[in-house]
Amino acid sequence: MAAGMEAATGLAGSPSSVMATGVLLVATAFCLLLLLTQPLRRRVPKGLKPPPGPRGLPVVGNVLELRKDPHLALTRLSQKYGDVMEVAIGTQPVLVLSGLDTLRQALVRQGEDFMGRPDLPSFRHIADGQSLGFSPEVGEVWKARRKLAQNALKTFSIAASSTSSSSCLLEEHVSKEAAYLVTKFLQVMEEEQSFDPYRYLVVSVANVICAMCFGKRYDHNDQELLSLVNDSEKFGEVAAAGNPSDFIPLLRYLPSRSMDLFKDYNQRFVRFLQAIVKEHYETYDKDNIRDITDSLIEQCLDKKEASTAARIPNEKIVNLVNDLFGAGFESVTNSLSWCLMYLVTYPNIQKRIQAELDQTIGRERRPRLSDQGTLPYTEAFILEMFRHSSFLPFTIPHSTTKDTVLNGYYIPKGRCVFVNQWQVNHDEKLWKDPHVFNPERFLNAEGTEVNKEDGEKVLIFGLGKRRCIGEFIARRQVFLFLTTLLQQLEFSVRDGRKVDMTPRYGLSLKHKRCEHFQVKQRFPMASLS
Ligand code: HEM
Repeated sequence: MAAGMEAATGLAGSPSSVMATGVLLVATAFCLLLLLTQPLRRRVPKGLKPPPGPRGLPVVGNVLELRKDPHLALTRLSQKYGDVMEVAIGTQPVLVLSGLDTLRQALVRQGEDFMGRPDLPSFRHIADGQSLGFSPEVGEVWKARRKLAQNALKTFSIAASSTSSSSCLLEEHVSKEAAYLVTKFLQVMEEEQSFDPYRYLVVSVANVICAMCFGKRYDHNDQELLSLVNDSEKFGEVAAAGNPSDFIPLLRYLPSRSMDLFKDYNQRFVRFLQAIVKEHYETYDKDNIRDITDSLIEQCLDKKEASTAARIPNEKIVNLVNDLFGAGFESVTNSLSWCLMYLVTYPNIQKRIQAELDQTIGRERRPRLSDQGTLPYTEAFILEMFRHSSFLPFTIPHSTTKDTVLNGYYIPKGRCVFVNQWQVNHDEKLWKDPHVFNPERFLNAEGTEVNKEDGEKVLIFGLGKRRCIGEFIARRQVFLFLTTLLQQLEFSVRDGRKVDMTPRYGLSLKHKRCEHFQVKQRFPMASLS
């Protein structure tokens, strides 16, 4: 017995056995860690397969491959793994969709399955977590709100203008702001000899959506508005698809300057809008609905008796206005800013647009919305700007609302989905020389018509149930701002310098601001009819 005891203690206590136990413990801990940090793959039903994708590292997944320009990295990976692929960001699996046919299948034909939004931590700071575009809510209440916002936008853009010769309110607001912008550019040109156009574009575009939403316009030096609209990069950096801190919990506990700025930006945005909505409540008159905010207040007061879905609680009005205002100024400004970058880079393209404007509209009257459809080269240029810049490389992330199957791959409910618009717009299967900027690709051989089918292949407003609700007014705004500016001004860069078109990644791809823009008046300014 004593000998047995000795043997037992000897076994447990010898240095080699302590070492073996240690190694075993470390190995077990490592295996456990590996297991815990591997993307959590659900069981795939028989007969189906999980989407393919690159193997990720423990803890971080594929983050290192995606840290710079994720749209390019995911386009490269999709060439290897296909249109339906899965990557891991941290331990979270993310489905990445590419290819126009696959996107049409997922977002249109299987639209209900792919219409969700993931509950990402950064999205909870947007519009107090109540955003139409970013919150994970997708039920009946959300649908009713989306419809309401869509109708309000349409009503306050196509309604007839009572005070001007414009065909509708949208035309009136854009024409007024664009004419002001022409004068402003000429004035700063005279004072400073060159300037950064973004700073002025953003206020003019914001004024259009302000006029529709709040019946109000701001001075180009209004500090409160300037501090909001000029800071939108703080929003785009954090809200971009693939922000690691949305997927790796540990990162949320580390100090982050960009996250602090993002939170502060969102709070300032809500405060700015709260004050405007409060003012509207105080001066509300049901017999004089002045703007979108009034019309939302009307819905909210009138529908007290209506079904829960159609009703919007008072406090949510501010959130709806937040979505319309935020989305309404940022992407349209970006479109126009990219237009100017292409125009100074390709002066011959600028000249050709101006020749078309001179021939079709002339110099006696201002461009109108009804000119859309009569200026094929100009329209081809706008399409090419959307395609080539692809400045919204991904849509806002989606998520699956139920277990589903796409192209034979099993995708469980709640899977975060990235929609790669950049890939579609640069897909060699769809476009000849996709990296070349060439508006003519959209025109027929005679150059007299835009090929509608090719135009529809450009993906910038998303598709299906989450398709942008502002597309109708955005396309019109870009057309009218651009034609009004180019009818009267010629843009160039000081001393023939080149602008830097290298995009910086974010929710929107932004080019570097350029302070060397110059303008020349094309003909003596008379007051245009
Ligand atoms: C050129 C300008 C614009 C572009 C390229 C653009 C593009 C987009 C894209 C890609 C989405 C996300 C689609 C998705 O997640 O699948 C979106 C959503 C949205 N856009 Fe736009 N947009 C533009 C202008 C506007 C304007 C002017 C407004 C309103 C005044 C607006 C309001 C919205 C709203 C509210 C959503 C969220 C929709 C939802 O989640 O259901 N956008 N937009």
